[in-house]
Amino acid sequence: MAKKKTNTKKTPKKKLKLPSFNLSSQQKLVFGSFLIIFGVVLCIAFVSFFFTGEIDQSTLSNFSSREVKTQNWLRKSGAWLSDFFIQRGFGVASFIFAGLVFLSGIYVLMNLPKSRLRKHWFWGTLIVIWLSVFFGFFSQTNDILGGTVGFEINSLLQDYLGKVGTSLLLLFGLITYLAIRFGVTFESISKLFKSAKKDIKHELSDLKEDTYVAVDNALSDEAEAIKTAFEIQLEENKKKQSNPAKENISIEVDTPSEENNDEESGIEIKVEQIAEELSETDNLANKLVEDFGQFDPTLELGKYQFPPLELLKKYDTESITINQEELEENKNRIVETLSNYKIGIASIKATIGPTVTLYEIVPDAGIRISKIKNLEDDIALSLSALGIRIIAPIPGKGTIGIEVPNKNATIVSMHSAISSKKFQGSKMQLPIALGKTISNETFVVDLAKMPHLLMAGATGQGKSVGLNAVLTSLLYKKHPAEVKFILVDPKKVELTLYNKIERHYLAKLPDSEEAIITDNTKVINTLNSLCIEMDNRYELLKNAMCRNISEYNAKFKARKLNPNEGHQFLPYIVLVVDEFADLIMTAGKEVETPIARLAQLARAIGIHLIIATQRPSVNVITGIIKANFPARIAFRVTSKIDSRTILDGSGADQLIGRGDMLFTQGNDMIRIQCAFVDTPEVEKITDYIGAQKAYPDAYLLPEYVGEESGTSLDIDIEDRDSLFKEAAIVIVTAQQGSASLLQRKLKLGYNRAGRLIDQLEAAGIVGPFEGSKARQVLIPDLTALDAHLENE
Ligand SMILES: Nc1ncnc2c1ncn2[C@@H]1O[C@H](COP(=O)(O)OP(=O)(O)OP(=O)(O)O)[C@@H](O)[C@H]1O
Repeated sequence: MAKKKTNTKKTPKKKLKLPSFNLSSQQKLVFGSFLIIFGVVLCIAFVSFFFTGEIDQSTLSNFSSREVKTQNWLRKSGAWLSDFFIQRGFGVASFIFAGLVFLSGIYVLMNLPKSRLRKHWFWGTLIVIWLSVFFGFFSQTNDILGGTVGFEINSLLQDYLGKVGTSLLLLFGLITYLAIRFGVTFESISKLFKSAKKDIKHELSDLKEDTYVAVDNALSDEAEAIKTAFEIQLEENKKKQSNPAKENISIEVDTPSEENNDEESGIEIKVEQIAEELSETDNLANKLVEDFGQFDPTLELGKYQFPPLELLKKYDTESITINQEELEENKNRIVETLSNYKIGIASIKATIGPTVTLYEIVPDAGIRISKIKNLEDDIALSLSALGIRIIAPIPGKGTIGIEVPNKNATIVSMHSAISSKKFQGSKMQLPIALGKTISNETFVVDLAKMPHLLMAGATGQGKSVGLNAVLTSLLYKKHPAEVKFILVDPKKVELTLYNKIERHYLAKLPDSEEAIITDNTKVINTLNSLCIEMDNRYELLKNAMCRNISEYNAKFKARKLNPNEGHQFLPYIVLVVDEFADLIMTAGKEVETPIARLAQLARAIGIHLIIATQRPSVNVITGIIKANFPARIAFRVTSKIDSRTILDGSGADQLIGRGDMLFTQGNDMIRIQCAFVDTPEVEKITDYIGAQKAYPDAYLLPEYVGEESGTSLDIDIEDRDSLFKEAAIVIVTAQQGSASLLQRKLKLGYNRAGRLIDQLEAAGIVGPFEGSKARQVLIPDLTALDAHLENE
C-alpha cells in the first residue's frame, strides 16, 4: 500500500492488477474452435441416440471390448456421451448443453464479454433442470425424455408433494423464470388477456353476422394474437434489457377501437421509468465492476483481523451505584445555600454520571439567572467540593445545572466505550469513542466532521489517556488501508508503543528511519510534506471532479477513476502532535504556518490534525491556530485564563482531573468522562496488530526538500543583483514566480536565479515558498512594478 511519492508531481503509478483469465489470440482460436466442434459432436451424438440408443444400450457395459460394435453415428464415444447426458442425465434437455458448449466456443473465438456467457450458462442450466423435471413428470419409467435426474427429482417431489403439488411447483418455477429472465409482469399478462378478449369478442360478433366462418379459424386467430402480443412484450423487454440508455419517457396511448365498450374506452397513460443515460466511462466502469466487483482497498491485507474486545480491561467499579445519602446531603446543602442568598427553588432533579452528578434546579419565578451564576464560588464553598460547575441556564432547557463531583468516581473503561452499540453501529468516517456523558451515554464523535481537534490540560489530568482513547477508537474501527497516523511525540515516551504498527498504520517521510517523530526539524519537514500531499490530493480530486475524499474514494471503488492516471485509493491521514507547546516554542512560525495551512484546507481531502498541549497560553495557541480548530477538548487546567484560551470560557479550571473533560465543537460545552485506556492495554493492541502481516513499508509521504539555507529575506536594496530589475520584469510579465524561468530567460545558474527570487520576495514582488507550486506573483503588471520600485 505504501507508495513512494515525490513533490515533482505524479509519477506513473503501477497498473492495477486485476485477476483475469487471459488467453493469447492463438489460444483463443484453438480453445474456441475446440468448444464449437465439441458442441457439434454432442449434438450429433444426441440425435443419433434417438435412433440407435436402444440397440447400443447393451454394448455400454462392454465398452472396452473392441469386438462389440456400436451403432451410434459417433460410435462408442457418441454412445457413451449420449448415455451419460441423456439417459443418466437430463433427458432431451441435454441438447441445451450442446448448444451452450457451442455458444461458449463462439464467445471465446470472438472475444465477447464473459459476464454475458456466464449468464447464458446460469439460465441455460436452470432451463435444463426445469425441462428435465417437466418431462420426468409425464414418464412412468426412467426414460430418455426426462433422464435419470428428471425421474429421480420427480419421484422425490411426488413423494412429498403429490402430483398436484409437483405440477404447481413446476408452474411456479416457470413463472419465476419468465418474470426474472424476461421481465414479464402482471400488467403485461393482463394486457395480453385483454387483447385476446377483444379479439374473441370481435370474432363472436363476426360469427353472428357471418355464421359460415369456421370456429376453428377464429380460435387459431386468437392463438395467433396471444402469440404476437406475447412476442411483442418479450421483444420490448429484451430491448429494455439490452439498451436501457435508450429508454425515455414515453406516453402509451391505446387508440380506441370501433366497438369500444365502457371498460375499454378509457385512454390509458403509462409513464415509464427514465433510466439515467450512461456516459462512456460509466459503461466501462460498470463493466469492470461487473467483471471484477468493486475495488477493495483492504484486499492487500485481506486477512487482517481487527483487535478483539478482550484485549481491553473491564473494571469492577464500572457500574454506577446510587448513593441515596450523598444525593440527599447534596440536595439539602444546595437548597440551604441558595436560600441563604434568598433564592427559592421550585424543583430539583439529579442525573448521576460516572464522575459527577448534575442537579437541575428550577428556581422560583422572578429569580435572575445571573444572580445564581455570580454565587458560583459561594455555592462551591458551602458544598465544600472541588469541581462544582454551574451552568446557568442549561442550553435548551429553562433550568440551572449544578454539577457536583461524586464521592466515589467510577471508571469509564475503553472496553465499555468500544463495545457500546453507538460506537459499533456508527457509520461515521472516523468515529471516536471519547467516553461517557453525564447521563451515562457513550459519546461518539466523528473526527472527519470536527475536522481538527485541539486538546489541552495541565499535566497529569488525562491528556495522554485521551490521545490513546482517540487512537484506540480508530484502530478498532478502521482497516490499515483506510487510515494512517503521523505521530509527533517530542516527549519521546507517550506514543512509542505505536512503533509496532508502523507498517500497518503509520505514515512517514521517505528517508526517515523512525516513523514516530521526536525531533523538531523533522516535524517541520513532515508538515511541509503533508502540505505537498494535500496539494497532490487536491489535484487528484480536481481531476476526478470530486468535492471531497469520500466522494473520490467511492468513485475509485466503483472503478470510475483510472489508476494509470495517478488515481489511487486515499486513506485518511491523522496527524497527532503530543506537546505542541514545545514545538511552537522552538520552531515558531515554521510550524505555525504549515499547521495553519493544513487546518484551513485539509478537511476535504482527509487530513485531520489533533494537537495536544500542556500549556494552553496564548503564545502557544495563537489566534490563527484557534480560528482553525473549532473542536476542542479541555482537561483540567490550573487557571481561568487557561480555560478561556482553550474554550473561550471558564469551566476547565473547575474540572476534577483524571479524565474529566469538557468538549466543544463551537457551540455547546459537553462534560464527558474520558474513557480510560491504560498503557498495557495499548501495548496488547499494538502487539496484536503488529504480529499480523503488514505492508512492506509505512505509508510514504511525498519527499520534501527544505529551502536552501542561508536565505535571509532582509536583503538591502544596495546589495541587489545587477539583474534584479530584469528579473522582476521577466517574473511580472510571465506572472509566474519560479527560479527556473529566470534561469532560462536570463541564462543564469541555479544559485543566482535562486538568490534573485529571494531578493524579489524581500522586495514584495513574489510571495513565499509554497512547496511544489510556483510562487505567487504579487504585482499584476509592469506599470504596477515601476510604481512599486519607485516607492521603495
Ligand atoms: N479517563 C481516565 N479515567 C481514570 N483515570 C484517568 C483517566 N485519565 C487519566 N487518568 C489518571 O491520570 C493519570 C495521568 O493521566 P495522563 O498520563 O493521561 O496525564 P497527562 O495529562 O498526559 O500528563 P502529562 O502531560 O504529564 O503526560 C493516569 O495515569 C491515570 O491514573
